[in-house]
Amino acid sequence: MKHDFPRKVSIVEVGPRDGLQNEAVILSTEDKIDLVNQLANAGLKRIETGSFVSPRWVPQMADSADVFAGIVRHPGVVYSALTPNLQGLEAAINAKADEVAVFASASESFSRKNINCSISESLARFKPVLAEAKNVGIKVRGYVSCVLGCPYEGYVDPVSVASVTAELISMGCYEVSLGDTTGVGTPLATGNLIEKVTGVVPVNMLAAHFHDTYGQALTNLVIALQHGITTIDSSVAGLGGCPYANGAEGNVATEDVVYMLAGMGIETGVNLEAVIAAGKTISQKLERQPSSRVSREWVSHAV
Ligand SMILES: CC(C)(COP(=O)([O-])OP(=O)([O-])OC[C@H]1O[C@@H](n2cnc3c(N)ncnc32)[C@H](O)[C@@H]1OP(=O)([O-])[O-])[C@@H](O)C(=O)NCCC(=O)NCCSC(=O)C[C@@](C)(O)CC(=O)[O-]
Repeated sequence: MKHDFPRKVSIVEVGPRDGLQNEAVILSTEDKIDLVNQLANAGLKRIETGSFVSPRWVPQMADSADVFAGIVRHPGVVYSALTPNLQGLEAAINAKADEVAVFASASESFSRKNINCSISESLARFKPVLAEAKNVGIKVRGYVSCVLGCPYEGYVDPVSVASVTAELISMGCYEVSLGDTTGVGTPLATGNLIEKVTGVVPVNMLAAHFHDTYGQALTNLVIALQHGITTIDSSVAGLGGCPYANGAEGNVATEDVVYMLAGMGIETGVNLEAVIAAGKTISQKLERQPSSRVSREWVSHAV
């Protein structure tokens, strides 16, 4: 394990996709566009803008093409989308997504609940997606869900996570994001997981995607940073959850990650006050408080 921290971290903002996909109230397309624009204005350089999945499975993402069509594209910002199959990739290409992501699981039960097929079927389904994406020059990210536990199976063997991760990289994903889908991970388990995965995949091809259900996400991120991971997924206002994982609360909040990293002297290029403002706007539309503690305290200091 490395003990020194990186000087820079790249944040992948997943709020407009992972953050919103589980919301029962369907937000207007304009509100989603406004959110993406505010996040880009806050300095976020990688924004997961939508998802080209079945609208029957995830109704909130049904207007992703319109969201892509309506955003103001900032130079240097990568606007990405989830694509579970070729149909999704085609839609993402039409929407001019800069990057796409395929998503697998380390747990068989979650794979079936989430994308209606086994892990090996999902990997076989991703092969033509990767081939076509390469053909048209679009980079593909991979996700592995349930890396520290599964809502249906409980314990997940880190060896399975390492194996699915290695498979995604060998198929052509340039990066794999390790998803603690239900936020059950704790620091030692996180360290052990990353050690297993980095036994088969270079650490600079990994990202940490931690949900904060049990309040462990920031601590686990410090462990990930110590192990050399420099790409962190987070969601503005701590929005989030997976419709096919009961108990998957919000992702770690972007505001909290930016605050923590700034305090550690690690550069992100993100303006904390601007991201807090974006979080407050979207939370107001969803009629709730941001789950970000930094955002809540920032408000009380300002009053
Ligand atoms: C994968 C499928 C499509 C399989 O679903 P299926 O029912 O097995 O698929 P199918 O091929 O039999 O098609 C059924 C219908 O879906 C349509 N369809 C098929 N593909 C598409 C598409 N791309 N876009 C739009 N429509 C599509 C297709 O056209 C057809 O329509 P019909 O003829 O019945 O009207 C479905 O299970 C699905 O969409 N699942 C998505 C689930 C999802 O989005 N989950 C959340 C994201 S994963 C996550 O959040 C975890 C992550 C990434 O954040 C990391 C972490 O935290 O762990």
